Amino acid sequence: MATDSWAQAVDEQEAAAESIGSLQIKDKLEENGTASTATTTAAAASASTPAKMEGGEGNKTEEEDDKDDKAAQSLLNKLIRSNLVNTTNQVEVLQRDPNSPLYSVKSFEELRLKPQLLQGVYAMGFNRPSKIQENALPLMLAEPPQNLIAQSQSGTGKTAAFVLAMLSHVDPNNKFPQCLCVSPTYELALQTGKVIEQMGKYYSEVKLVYAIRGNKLQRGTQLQEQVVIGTPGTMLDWCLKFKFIDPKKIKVFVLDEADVMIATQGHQDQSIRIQRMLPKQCQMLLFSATFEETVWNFAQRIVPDPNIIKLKREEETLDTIKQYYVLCNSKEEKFMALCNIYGAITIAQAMIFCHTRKTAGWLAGELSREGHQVALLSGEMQVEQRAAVIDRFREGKEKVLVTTNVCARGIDVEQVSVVINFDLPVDRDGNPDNETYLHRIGRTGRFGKRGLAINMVDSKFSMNVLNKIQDHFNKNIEKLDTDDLDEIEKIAS
Ligand SMILES: Nc1ncnc2c1ncn2[C@@H]1O[C@H](COP(=O)(O)OP(=O)(O)OP(=O)(O)O)[C@@H](O)[C@H]1O
Repeated sequence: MATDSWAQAVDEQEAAAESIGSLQIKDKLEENGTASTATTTAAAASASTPAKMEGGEGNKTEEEDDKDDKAAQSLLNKLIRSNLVNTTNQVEVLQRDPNSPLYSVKSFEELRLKPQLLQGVYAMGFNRPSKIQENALPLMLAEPPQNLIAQSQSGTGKTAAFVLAMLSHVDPNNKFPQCLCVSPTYELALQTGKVIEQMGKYYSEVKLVYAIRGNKLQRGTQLQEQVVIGTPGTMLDWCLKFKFIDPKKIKVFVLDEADVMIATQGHQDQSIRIQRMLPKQCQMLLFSATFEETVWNFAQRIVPDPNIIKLKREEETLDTIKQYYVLCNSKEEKFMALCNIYGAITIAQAMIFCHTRKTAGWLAGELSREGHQVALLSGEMQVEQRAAVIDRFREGKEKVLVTTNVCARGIDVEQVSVVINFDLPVDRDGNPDNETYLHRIGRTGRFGKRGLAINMVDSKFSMNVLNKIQDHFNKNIEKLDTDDLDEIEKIAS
């Protein structure tokens, strides 16, 4: 067992997943008839995903849920996403050597990939590199290897890019680990492992092993797999304590989801300790969806002399969104107002945000009693259940999605026509949460269409929050009288 405090967090998290992990590994062993590793060949069927990361349940408080949030959201986004995120923003490349020519590719052929890998790429349905891949892939595949720090929002093709780089650098004739990939959680490691398996489907000489808590190896094992994916605790143990991996032979080190990684106390120390064991010439690659200062500081410690690629997030704007507020005195009145709005205008799909799970649950119940097809996204749900709810909503099976902020912050749900803040977004100190407001409202009115946002105000306090939001965005939010049907009809025109 690892001894540091950070490792405890991973231990706890992985211990929860252990029973499922062992089962899964056992299945795999029975399937493959192999010795004691959860190895998969690139051609093997991919591992099933355990449903163990929870937004919170039992005696967990909502604030505690928030801590698991980043990893859960990242996983959720991966589960619900089947395509690249559309972005028109430009890529910014800062080269270590500004005099060397800047390469970018518009096709996978230009990269001169091994035929087995090209076949894997096309089998995954990729026709051409994504924006970030255009620039990152030539850099990552260059000789001599170059270090890279890359930032772009979730869903822009980072995982596929570094998986391709790892598989390209592996020498299948060498039966020992050559690429290490560190992910913040057990579940995220499994997701990335799946991508490695898919992309390496036609490259069966390359083998993958999961360095995750549930995978117990015999002492003295020398790994033969070329690619190792895992969480930092187990990865460090396998390198340092058990010596299953010889870190001196590693050619590529990938640190995925750096922003999620540093959210867990101590994860970064562990990653740095792994990195220190690697040879100087090892290629260091670090990926992150965001680049706040803490991530940046961490990235610079892990990746010496980096090239840097950034893809800015699409700016969210309130310009095409009509915003209103409704004055009420209680949650029951807010519900009545909501019914009036539904009675007056046709709403294709709406997302309704509540402050607590309790309110969300109550509102979902009331709305379905009124005959609405309602989906509820709640903190008690496991991530896989949440993904299923979002999938159904996106398919239009339900027309209303009621949710709390904890569940929906950062989630890429496709366009909805109306967003309703049943409760206004505030942070833990009760101050207006402008960023969340923008993100919620940004769900509507995308791609140039006009969207509608309605805020429910039920106290002096929430009126004050609304005023501050108006001031912040310098945008007037008009009052709407929901007892006047004509007036409501007008807002939809
Ligand atoms: N070149 C491509 N063409 C088409 N689809 C792609 C391409 N690259 C990746 N994808 C698909 O787009 C989705 C997002 O890609 P990927 O998971 O690599 O993004 P990401 O930036 O790593 O996201 P996250 O930060 O959430 O992990 C996946 O479903 C992936 O299969």
